[in-house]
Amino acid sequence: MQVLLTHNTDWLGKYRGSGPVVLKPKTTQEVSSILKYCNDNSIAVVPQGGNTGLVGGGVPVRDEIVLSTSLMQTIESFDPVSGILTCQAGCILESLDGYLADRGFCMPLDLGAKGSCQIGGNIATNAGGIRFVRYGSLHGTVLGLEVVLPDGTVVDTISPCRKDNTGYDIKQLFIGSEGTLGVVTRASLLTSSRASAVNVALLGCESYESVVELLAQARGMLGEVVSAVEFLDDSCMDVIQTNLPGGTNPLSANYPFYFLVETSGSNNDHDTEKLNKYLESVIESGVCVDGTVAMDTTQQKALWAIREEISGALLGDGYVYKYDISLPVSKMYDIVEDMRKRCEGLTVRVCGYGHIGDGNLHLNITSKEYNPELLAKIEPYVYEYTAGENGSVSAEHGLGYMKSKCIHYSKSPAAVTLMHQIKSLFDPKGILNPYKLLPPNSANK
Ligand SMILES: O=C(O)CC[C@@H](O)C(=O)O
Ligand SMILES: [Zn+2]
Repeated sequence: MQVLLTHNTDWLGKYRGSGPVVLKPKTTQEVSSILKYCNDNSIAVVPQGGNTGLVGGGVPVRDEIVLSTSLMQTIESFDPVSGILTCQAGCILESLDGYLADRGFCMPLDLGAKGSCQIGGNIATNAGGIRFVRYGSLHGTVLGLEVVLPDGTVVDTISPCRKDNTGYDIKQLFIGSEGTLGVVTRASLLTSSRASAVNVALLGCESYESVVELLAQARGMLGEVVSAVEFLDDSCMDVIQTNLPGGTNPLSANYPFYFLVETSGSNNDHDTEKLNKYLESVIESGVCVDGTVAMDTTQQKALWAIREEISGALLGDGYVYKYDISLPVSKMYDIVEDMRKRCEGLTVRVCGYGHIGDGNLHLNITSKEYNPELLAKIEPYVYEYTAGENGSVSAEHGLGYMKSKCIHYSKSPAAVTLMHQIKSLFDPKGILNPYKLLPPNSANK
């Protein structure tokens, strides 16, 4: 029973279905047989990877069966000349990166949940993460996919080649489709040479304007060696210090904002010189008021942990309302300040952090327990605000169940209609991951 409960409940403990069965196929053929049977018998199916999603996309809403890819963990091939890796969907992201590290390469994707998320789930949600700023989205680094359609048909676009301009690029439709069009069973990805020189610095600053300036100067002065740029506010540092056992601020004092910059390259002297010049410049101009540079990989991991563990540490406050939005970088923090005023007296904290290099804000609001009055203050306001800035209501986490009715804030009616048509074409009986990504299809009926 515990196994069923685990597969029916999302990582946040916010969404819980009552799927009566969890199936764990090992091969594409088994996935195909399962889907064909379910399609023939109109049984709804939720594809599930590592179940680390944040929008309730990977767990049943009602009694859908769970199709877990967790036993599909074979790394099939790696070409050290082209850097192309081919593997099954259930491979854990961190294991793939470890496999590549032994061969001098790295995954083009890295995120806090790397220890349990699976590459098939990453692809299905088009996960972003901290290396997006360097390697771009999975739409560029996934070279081929093998996908099983709801009727059991296997569509194989796996290729050992980087370039392929033959016809419609079908695989793109499955990247970010959140398991609503087909089940990803295998993938080939373009990996990158692993950097031999990595530097990580955490800087403190007095204002959000300074954070934006630190980003602009990092782009200008560090250029091609920048591999990650992240930010967090004082409330995030506080949650690390308060809720995380042993969580400390490595700087000499607390500041309103923190900026984390990582460089990765192949020549340590070159990168260090660039980083030092950058640090001198931002300290001299007063944009940065304090900072620390990690001296070894242990210290680098400790600096990264501050950023990566915010999400988990926030759970210690009680209930978390999560928003993952794209906004113009210079105005990105306004909504955090706005929400603080709007929700005054109802929250434990309102904090902002995220992938500043990608214009992606994680606005997280916490309260001791779930409070509908607070939720009504946040939604739909936060979505309307984002739409008003032409932003995206889901920058990297997907729409899942949480935002399945919110797509119109970021996509036009014509685009949504087309999406419904694509869904009907691939999944005419609607058995795959129902209630997710798209709102009910009334417009086309
Ligand atoms: O929990 C969140 O809101 C963000 C999680 C993740 O995307 C991150 O960047 O840490
Ligand atoms: Zn993120």
